Amino acid sequence: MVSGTASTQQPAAAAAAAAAAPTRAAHVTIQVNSPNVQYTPEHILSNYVYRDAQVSTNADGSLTVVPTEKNYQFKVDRKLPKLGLMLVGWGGNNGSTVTASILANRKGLSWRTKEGVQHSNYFGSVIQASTIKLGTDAVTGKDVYIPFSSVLPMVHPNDIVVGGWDISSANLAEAMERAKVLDYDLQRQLVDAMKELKPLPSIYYPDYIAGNQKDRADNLIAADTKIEHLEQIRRDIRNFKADNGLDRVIVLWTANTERYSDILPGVNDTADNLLKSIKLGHDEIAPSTIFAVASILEGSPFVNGSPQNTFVPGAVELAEREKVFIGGDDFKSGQTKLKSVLVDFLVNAGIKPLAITSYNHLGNNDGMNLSAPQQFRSKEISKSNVVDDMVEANRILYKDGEKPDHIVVIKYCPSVGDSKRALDEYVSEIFMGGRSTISIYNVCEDSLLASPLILDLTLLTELFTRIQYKTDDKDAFAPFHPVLSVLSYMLKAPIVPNGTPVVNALSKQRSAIENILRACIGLAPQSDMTLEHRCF
Ligand SMILES: NC(=O)c1ccc[n+]([C@@H]2O[C@H](COP(=O)([O-])OP(=O)(O)OC[C@H]3O[C@@H](n4cnc5c(N)ncnc54)[C@H](O)[C@@H]3O)[C@@H](O)[C@H]2O)c1
Ligand SMILES: O=P([O-])([O-])O[C@@H]1[C@@H](O)[C@H](O)[C@@H](O)[C@H](O)[C@@H]1O
Repeated sequence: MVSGTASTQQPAAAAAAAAAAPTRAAHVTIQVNSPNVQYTPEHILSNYVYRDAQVSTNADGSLTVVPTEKNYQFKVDRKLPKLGLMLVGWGGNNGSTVTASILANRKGLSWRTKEGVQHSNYFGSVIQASTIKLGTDAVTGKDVYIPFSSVLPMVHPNDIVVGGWDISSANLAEAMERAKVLDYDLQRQLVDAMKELKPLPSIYYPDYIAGNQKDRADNLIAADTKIEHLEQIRRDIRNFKADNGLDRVIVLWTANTERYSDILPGVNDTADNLLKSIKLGHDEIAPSTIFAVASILEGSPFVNGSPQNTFVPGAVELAEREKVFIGGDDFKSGQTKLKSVLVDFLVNAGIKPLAITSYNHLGNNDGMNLSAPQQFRSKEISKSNVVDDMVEANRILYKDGEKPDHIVVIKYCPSVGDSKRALDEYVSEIFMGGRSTISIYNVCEDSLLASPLILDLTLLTELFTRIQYKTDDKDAFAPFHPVLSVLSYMLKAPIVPNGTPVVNALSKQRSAIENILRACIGLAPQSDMTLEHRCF
């Protein structure tokens, strides 16, 4: 164990026991037999033709379309790193639940509930519990599906070493109990391992989160200035990496939702101004931005699972300058995830949503923090913008600037705990002036929705640190843009490289991940044309 922030790395004896009963999704080894794909001991190399179409508008309003082709080479490093994940807000409902799930899966734990015996799994993780179509069977012609995690070499969540920070001193067993998410018979089996895990002291700027969080803040870095906070967090990251023998550390914010930061010229509008403002201790620098800057300066990717604007322009510029991945914002876990499917279906079916009313109540600490106006406002923004791309793509249904009414309500109701109750109503205009009303009632432990997303965000970010591309106009291979928009499937308000489009439609977001991974092994995008079943 590592003192201070004990990680989930196990003592030898427990490791031996765990190895006896590992639980891992079935892994399939695939080898693409193509002149466009080369396997070396170190890399997978592929040549890929990226096909698109360029559209020009003519004077008479007609459109001319020219198919385009661009040659890409992809290079994937096959060597898996020893991966560490440092969670900010480690003692929260999400942090304690995702940590417990890794320990439970690693040990192959089962537990009893009134429904019978439950077994550890990673359901809800696209990478660990979903499949992709690889092709059709050479003999039977049937579709062949493989685990998403088998397309490219990927770290297994069981192998992630978890640590992190919290303003609360509760150890992870106390945090797990406080969260009231996991069944008692499972918690009982994890207490001994979890109680050894203690969050590192963190930073607490009362102005940024709800006043009702004050009593939690008993585990703070013993320093007063923001520059000292930054340097301590940087040391924490270095120490965690060294003490656990890690090759890579990813930092992920799953702490409370903060209020938005004002974007102030000369303060946080450029990387140099942001670094200077931290040195000067400027008030308008959020804890999440301090963590983001510390991660970037340590070369550790930083992912924001909450809705606040952690990535002020100066933080984005710093990530671009340091070529370190950043991703965010706000896990897309339940009500909003469903919205990004339902609106996509309705609009693409030529049905016009007129009003979307999203109400939910929940009783966990997140809900209590969100009961404060400024913190709710951060969440309202991230939950409200999720339909914009789908609406703007259909000018038959919506005139320029026209949008459906969209109401977001969140209420705090302590007695329901982590079990969020979401009620949604979609009123749409249909054929010949008709109306359709879809009402949905959705109940689920919010943390059981978010925890697998934390794993997917971590595993995909790590994978993309091992992927480089080269085009004909480049002399050398290069990494993807530091603003890692490919993470958007897991996020309500995806950050994207400046000037590029935001895509919220869930089907498009998943296709983007799947087809980029397919391109890395020289396979064409999944088109679903299935001409082999139509033209014969
Ligand atoms: N389904 C979901 O659970 C879901 C979905 C989307 C977004 N989120 C967001 O994820 C975040 C975490 O959700 P949760 O349910 O785990 O909340 P939580 O309140 O249970 O956990 C947050 C933790 O962060 C800690 N914390 C607060 N400020 C901190 C700081 N500056 N440094 C370190 N720790 C700090 C708190 O002590 C707490 O333990 C919230 O912002 C929430 O809005 C959650
Ligand atoms: O389910 P979803 O809309 O994706 O997201 C959730 C909200 O519905 C909930 O109100 C909030 O407390 C959670 O933090 C999360 O943001």
